[in-house]
Amino acid sequence: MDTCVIRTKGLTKIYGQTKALDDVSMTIKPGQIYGLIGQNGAGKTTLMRIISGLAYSQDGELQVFEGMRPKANEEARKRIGTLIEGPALYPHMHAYGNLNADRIQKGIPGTACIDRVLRLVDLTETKRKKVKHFSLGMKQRLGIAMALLSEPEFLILDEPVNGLDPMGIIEIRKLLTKLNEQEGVTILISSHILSELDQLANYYGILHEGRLVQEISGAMLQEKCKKYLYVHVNDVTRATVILENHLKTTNYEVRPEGVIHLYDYLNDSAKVATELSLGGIAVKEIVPKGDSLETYFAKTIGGTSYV
Ligand SMILES: Nc1ncnc2c1ncn2[C@@H]1O[C@H](COP(=O)(O)OP(=O)(O)OP(=O)(O)O)[C@@H](O)[C@H]1O
Repeated sequence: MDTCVIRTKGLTKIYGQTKALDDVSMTIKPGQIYGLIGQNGAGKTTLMRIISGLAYSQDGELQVFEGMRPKANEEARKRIGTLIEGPALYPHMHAYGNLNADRIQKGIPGTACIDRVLRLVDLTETKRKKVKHFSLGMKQRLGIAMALLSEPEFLILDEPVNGLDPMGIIEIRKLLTKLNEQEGVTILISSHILSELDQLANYYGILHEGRLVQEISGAMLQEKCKKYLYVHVNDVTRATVILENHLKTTNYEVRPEGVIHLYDYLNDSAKVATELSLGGIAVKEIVPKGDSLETYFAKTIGGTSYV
């Protein structure tokens, strides 16, 4: 079993005057769905192209599975499927024909793989429909099917939900979750909108101007973006008794200096304030707090922070 799928150390890529990647050190572990988040031009595609062997860095190291030397990485890349910068599709051909053309180009023997991937991405019913009549979401699923032809253990997807409507995003989310949970595929997926990868990725890397400014687990991110009522009182001990006995909640945390974070009653702070006041507690402040994913992202790229 490989201990890591991808490990980079100090990856740097310069195009003319532009540092597309600046000293990027990241690790992707088996089983992860790693969400790579960054604004346009942050370096996401460049990083994915380097990992896939479509571009080379000027500096730094890249380890693909257990490979370390460039030759070993080349061999290891046979275990990777990629969808970078949208699928190249023949619009006048069916899904089946497109997959067959891609299979031949990749040198994959036999056509059994085509039905397998059509089933996986749920396009079996439409395999005889011309691609020019496909929705954007169907085209993206076909692109993912192409990346799956070689039965990869690791899938690299560059902005696969870009431009999709909410239903299309949900379909891709379901598909990728299924591939990850049932087929054991590790996934690297990029987006410029953090919330698009919410409920999908279990690990995140935030790229900004070529630098990996933060790596954070999904659980930690959820924790940081958890909404709560910020309750500042004169007597925390008595206030918690009221929360438990009158408001029937233990879903709170006591913080220093008279502050309680209450995770219930988010839309009913008046009720909390009233009950506390009736119990003789002086409520100095009671206000909903907690970042949205997008606010968190904006704060993170505004100032560098490592978790
Ligand atoms: N082939 C290239 N030649 C010159 N500059 C490039 C090239 N590829 C990327 N760049 C520059 O490198 C930087 C990073 O680009 P990259 O495409 O990796 O970002 P990205 O995060 O994928 O952005 P987007 O979301 O817009 O695709 C940008 O400033 C881009 O203009």
